[in-house]
Amino acid sequence: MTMRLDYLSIFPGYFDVLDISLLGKAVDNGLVEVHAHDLRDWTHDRHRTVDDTPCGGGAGMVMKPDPWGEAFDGIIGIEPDPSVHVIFPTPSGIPFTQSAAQELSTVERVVFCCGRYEGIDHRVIDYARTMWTVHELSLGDYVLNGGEVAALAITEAVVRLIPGFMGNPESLAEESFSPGQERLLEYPLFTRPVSWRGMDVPEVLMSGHHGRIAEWRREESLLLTRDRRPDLTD
Ligand SMILES: Nc1cc(-c2ccc3ccn(Cc4ccccn4)c3c2)[nH]n1
Repeated sequence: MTMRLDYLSIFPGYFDVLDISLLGKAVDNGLVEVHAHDLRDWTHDRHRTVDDTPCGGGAGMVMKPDPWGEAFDGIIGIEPDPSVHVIFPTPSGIPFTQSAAQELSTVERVVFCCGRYEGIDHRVIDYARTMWTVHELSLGDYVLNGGEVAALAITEAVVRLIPGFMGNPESLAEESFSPGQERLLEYPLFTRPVSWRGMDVPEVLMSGHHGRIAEWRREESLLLTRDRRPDLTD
């Protein structure tokens, strides 16, 4: 199946990068279809206005609902369709996780709504919820200037899980946060040369003793996880 990805933003140029590298390959081999749209194409005033002051006062500007609604009508349609997944990156969203990426990788159509300013008029999200399957997602506890970078990160996490996308799917299965893997951080990796600037690859990894190697890797993952992500060891 081909996944169709749409991006609505006042900076559609952010998504030119999707034509490069692995994602570009996914586009070339028909796994994904990418369409970036300029929200200002759905404005009608001379200044192509997309923002206004917040009702109730407060700092900054809020994105007007009208352009979003007209863009939805033009890009997605005016009939409800729960098979369309609409993603609003937002600092107040639910944390985006590998399991969410896994679920989204089976969806046929995803529309990213990339806000700017202080955010989007909430009625846009409320309207979208009456029409499509909506996800308000946060990348983490830090604030970006808009949703575009978050949309790119979510895209990469999702597209790489589409069957047929990655050359060696077995490498996916081994990754941390993959289903079935207990949530441990990745052990340290090494490759040739065996000695580099006075530092040697741990001998066990050169022993050819697969049992000992697996044991060393597990121990390293446990130590690293306990040290850096005690929250994963619950
Ligand atoms: N994990 C995340 C997601 C975001 C994000 C997503 C979309 C928008 C649209 C606008 N802003 C800026 C902004 C600034 C101040 C308060 C609210 N929002 C966004 C930030 N930041 N960090």
